[in-house]
Amino acid sequence: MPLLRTDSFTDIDFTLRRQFNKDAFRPNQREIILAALAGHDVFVQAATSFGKSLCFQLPAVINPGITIVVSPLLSLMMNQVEALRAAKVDARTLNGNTTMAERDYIHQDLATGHPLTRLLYVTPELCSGDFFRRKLKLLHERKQLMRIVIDEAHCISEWGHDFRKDFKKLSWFRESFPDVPIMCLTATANDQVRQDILSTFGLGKNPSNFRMFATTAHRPNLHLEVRFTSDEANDRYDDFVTWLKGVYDRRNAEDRKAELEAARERVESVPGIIYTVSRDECESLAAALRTDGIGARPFHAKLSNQAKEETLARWIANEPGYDIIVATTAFGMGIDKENVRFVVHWRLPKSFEGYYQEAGRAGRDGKASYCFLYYSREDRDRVCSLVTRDVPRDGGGNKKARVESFKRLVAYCEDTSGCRHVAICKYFGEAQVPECDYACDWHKDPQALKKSMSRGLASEEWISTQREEGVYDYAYWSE
Ligand SMILES: Nc1ncnc2c1ncn2[C@@H]1O[C@H](COP(=O)(O)OP(=O)(O)OP(=O)(O)O)[C@@H](O)[C@H]1O
Repeated sequence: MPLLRTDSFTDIDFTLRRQFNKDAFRPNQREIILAALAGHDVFVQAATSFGKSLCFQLPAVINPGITIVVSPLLSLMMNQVEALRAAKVDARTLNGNTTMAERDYIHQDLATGHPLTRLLYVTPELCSGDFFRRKLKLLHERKQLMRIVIDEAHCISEWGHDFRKDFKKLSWFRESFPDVPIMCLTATANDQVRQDILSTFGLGKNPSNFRMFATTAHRPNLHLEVRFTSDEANDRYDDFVTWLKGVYDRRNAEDRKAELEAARERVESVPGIIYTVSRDECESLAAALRTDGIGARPFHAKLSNQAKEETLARWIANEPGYDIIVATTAFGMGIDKENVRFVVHWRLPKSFEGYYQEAGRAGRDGKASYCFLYYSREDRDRVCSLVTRDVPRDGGGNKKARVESFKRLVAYCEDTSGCRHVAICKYFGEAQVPECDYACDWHKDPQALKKSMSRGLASEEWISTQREEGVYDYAYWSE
C-alpha cells in the first residue's frame, strides 16, 4: 500500500515563510520540492550554496511521518539540526556525540511507531546496524517512514573523491523499503559518480516515479585565481598578507569606513578560510598571522571538540581575533557561513572535487568573493606521492579515480588558455559554457596569467632532477 502523501493544495510558499523565514524560493527549489511532495525519487545535483537542504527539509515539515537524513559529517548534521530547531522544527541527530538522555528519548520516540521527530539525521554507519534497522522496519510498518535523504551522495561512489564504504551499504533502504521515496543530493559529481548513485538505489528504473535535477556547478560570484609559486620563492605568506592588507586599506578609506561604522562592522572583519595540508602548517601559519595583527585561528582534527566548537562559534559570530580559520580538510563540507569573503588553498588539494567543494564555502550570500589556489610544481609532486600511496579511511576506494581527479586539478592549474569557470563546468560534464564576468585570472588578464606562470613556477627540468633524488617522495603531511 502506498504511503500517505500530502495533498497537492499544500501551500509551500506559506511554509517557506512561516517555518523557514524566507521570502521566496530560489530557482529550481520549488520544482524539486513539488517532486518530493508528489512522492517521487529525486536526484539533485546543484552548486555549493544553492540551498539543497531546504529541498528535503520543507517536504519533511509538510509530510506526515519521519524523514531520515543520512549525512557523512557530524558538524554538518549539528549545524542543520540547530538551525531547524531554531525554526521550531523537531529535528534530531543520532551520532557518536549524542548524549545518553537524547539517545534514550529518540529511541523511545521511534519505538512508539508514530514519532514526533520530523527529521532524524544519522550517520551511514548507524544505518548498517541491526538495532537501528529494526526501528526503521517498525516505522515502515506503521507507514511513518516518509523519505530517505542521502546528503553528500557522492560519498557512495568509489569514483568520487570522498568514498565511504558505509554509504554503499545504504542500498539496503531501497531493497527493504521499495515504496519509500529516496532523495539524493550532491554538489560535486561527475558522470561516473552520478551513474553510481543512481544505480545504487535503482533511481530512474521506473522513470515515471523519478525526477532528476542537475543544475550548473557554476558560482559566478567566486573570483577564481591560481597563484604560481615555488619552494625557492617561498612567497605565499608575503603575497597573501599584501593582498589582505590591501583589502583592509580599501575598507579603511574615508567613505568606506563611514559605511562600515554605520553597519557596526570592523575594518578587519573580512572572514576567510585558508586550507593547509598539515596540522603543523595550520598552527604555524595561524600563529604567524596573529603576530602580524591578523585574527587567525587554527582548526584541525587534533584539537579538542571544545576548542573546535569555540573557534567555529566565534568565527561565525564575526568576533575580533576570529576573522580567519586556518584549517586542514577536517573543516569543510556543511560550513554555511554566508559572508566568507575568501578561501585560500595554501597547498594544492588532493582532488578536483575537494578543491571546488572547499572553494564553495566562499560567497554563500551571493556577493563577490575570492578563491586563490597557490600552486607549485614541488607541491604537485608531493601531493601526487600522497595521492598514489594514500589508502582511504575505510580501505576501499578507487585509486585510479583519485589519481585521475588529481591530474585534472593539476591540468586546471597549469592551463592558462581559458576561463576557470568554463574549465570547472566542463569537468563536471556540463555542456553549456557559463558566462564569466571577469571573475577569473584568465578573463582579467590572459597575458599576465601566462607571464606569472612562466615566472612563478620551477622548471620541469629542475623538478625532475629533484624528484630523481627522492626529494618529494616522502609524505610528511598529516591532516
Ligand atoms: N529560498 C531561499 N531564500 C533565502 N535563503 C536560502 C533559500 N534557500 C536556502 N537558503 C540559504 O542558503 C544557504 C545555503 O543553503 P544550503 O546549506 O542548503 O546549501 P547547499 O546547497 O547544501 O550547499 P553545500 O553543497 O555547499 O553545502 C543557507 O544559509 C540557507 O538558509
